[in-house]
Amino acid sequence: MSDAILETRGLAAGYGKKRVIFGIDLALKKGEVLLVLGHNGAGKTTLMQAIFGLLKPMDGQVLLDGRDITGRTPAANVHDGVAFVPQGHGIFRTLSVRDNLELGGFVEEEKDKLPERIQTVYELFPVLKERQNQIGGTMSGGQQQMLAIGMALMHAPRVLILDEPSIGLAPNLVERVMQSIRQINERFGTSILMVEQNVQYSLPIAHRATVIKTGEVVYNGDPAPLGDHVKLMTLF
Ligand SMILES: Nc1ncnc2c1ncn2[C@@H]1O[C@H](COP(=O)(O)OP(=O)(O)OP(=O)(O)O)[C@@H](O)[C@H]1O
Repeated sequence: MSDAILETRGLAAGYGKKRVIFGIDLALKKGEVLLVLGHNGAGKTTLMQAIFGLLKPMDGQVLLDGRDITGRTPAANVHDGVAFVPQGHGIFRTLSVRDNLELGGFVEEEKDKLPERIQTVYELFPVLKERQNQIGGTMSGGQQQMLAIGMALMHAPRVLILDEPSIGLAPNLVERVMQSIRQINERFGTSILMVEQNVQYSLPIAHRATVIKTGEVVYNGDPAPLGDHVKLMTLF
């Protein structure tokens, strides 16, 4: 019996007739941060989209709590406690920070929980509180990334899927965002599946790492050895 909260078995996906991921087995354990690394074009985003229901898998299965959810809609996944923060923020650029957060909580059935959730997001990201009336699209890339993560937290997910949260951020902000992700994991016990390219800052917060090369898993296990540049390059 698997102790995974989210799992893929032999998952294959791609575009048109072309497969870009082949038979991926991946298991996110309850309460862990699982890091997915790989070179540009390895298929990481494709994998996340196939898991979340944004792309129909060509083969294999996706399981949540051991139940088959393959090909289910993103809306059904959100209702079941899975959140996805896509690459490139995914905020409503013309709305204020607070309005974005309220929209993030749109799916929450118990609306009376939302003010408390907003406060929790503000505690994690004080800059969002300071700028709660600012228009999202006028904030820096790092602040927009924090807002995108904050929006996902508004429905208190059990599983958080993050696609390259560090992309385009200055190193000091990458570190700040990674610390927040670690805090979310430790404080709420959220299981986190995170795609990253920034090995330096993402490895320290990972409990486990999976490396994907041209659509296949080439490493799965302890993240520590991947801190060795030479070892990592042999896998990339
Ligand atoms: N919508 C699409 N239509 C056709 N091919 C696509 C599409 N999206 C991605 N691909 C191709 O699928 C392959 C994997 O892309 P994917 O975005 O999953 O890689 P990635 O590992 O996330 O890369 P990166 O780190 O650069 O974001 C690439 O060859 C890419 O060109």
